Amino acid sequence: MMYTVIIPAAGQGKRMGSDKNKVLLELKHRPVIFHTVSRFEQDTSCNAIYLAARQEELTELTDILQGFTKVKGLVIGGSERQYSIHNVLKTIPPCAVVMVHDAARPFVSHETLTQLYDGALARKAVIAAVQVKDTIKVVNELVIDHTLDRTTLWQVQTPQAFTYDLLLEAYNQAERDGFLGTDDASLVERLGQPVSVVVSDYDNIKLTTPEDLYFAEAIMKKRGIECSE
Ligand SMILES: Nc1ccn([C@@H]2O[C@H](COP(=O)(O)OP(=O)(O)OP(=O)(O)O)[C@@H](O)[C@H]2O)c(=O)n1
Ligand SMILES: C[C@](O)(CO)[C@H](O)COP(=O)(O)O
Repeated sequence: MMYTVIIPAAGQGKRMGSDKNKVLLELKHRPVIFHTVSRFEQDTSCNAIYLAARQEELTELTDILQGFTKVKGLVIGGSERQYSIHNVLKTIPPCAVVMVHDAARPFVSHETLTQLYDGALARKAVIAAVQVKDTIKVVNELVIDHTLDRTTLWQVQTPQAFTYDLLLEAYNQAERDGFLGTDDASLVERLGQPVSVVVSDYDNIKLTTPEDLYFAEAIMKKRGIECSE
């Protein structure tokens, strides 16, 4: 048994403030999406990679990904992350486990992928997350309302891994209810299905705002990642 991964890449990267989709920006001479897809191409438990893409970037993405043997299809995304993923989910062949992973997270570790895959087979729904490091407060109009108990707070990442049937049911139900979530687990939670956490690492950042590119360069340097020009 192996898993399929859906990689949503159809965003605009507005918070990055760049003139192009952030997943097309280069890190060490390769686009971010190239680094992200490489993580799954190299994972022996992954057998198929599907992406959500913007119509106007289809040709560029196809060119970037031509050397990857596991990339099986690019599907046109929607106006929200959730719609992009649903578009792909509706088209892929049924399989045991589906992971969803943001194109904008190029540093997921092999260890996290293995734990997520094993976890999804055993418990149906597992996601990568790290414990919150900061003190988090609820603030109304710049006045603190209260302080949350940090020991129960986790910062959620992707990949998020589920059995295929469960994820499809969760996405279809969200569509019927007009529910829009900011991650995949939130759709599964609505079904009453327990979702477990795999302890990931702080390198698995999402490139969201410009300073994240500095962190990305530092992570690549630490890992000794070099690509030829
Ligand atoms: N309509 C959308 C919106 C987002 N994504 C993808 O979902 C992932 C996580 O989303 P986010 O970081 O919010 O990306 P953007 O939507 O591109 O960023 P922003 O919100 O700043 O515009 C990204 O890989 C992005 O390409 C997508 O496939 N389709
Ligand atoms: C799914 C996610 O990566 C979890 O952190 C995230 O929610 C995706 O997009 P967002 O718009 O930055 O919340």
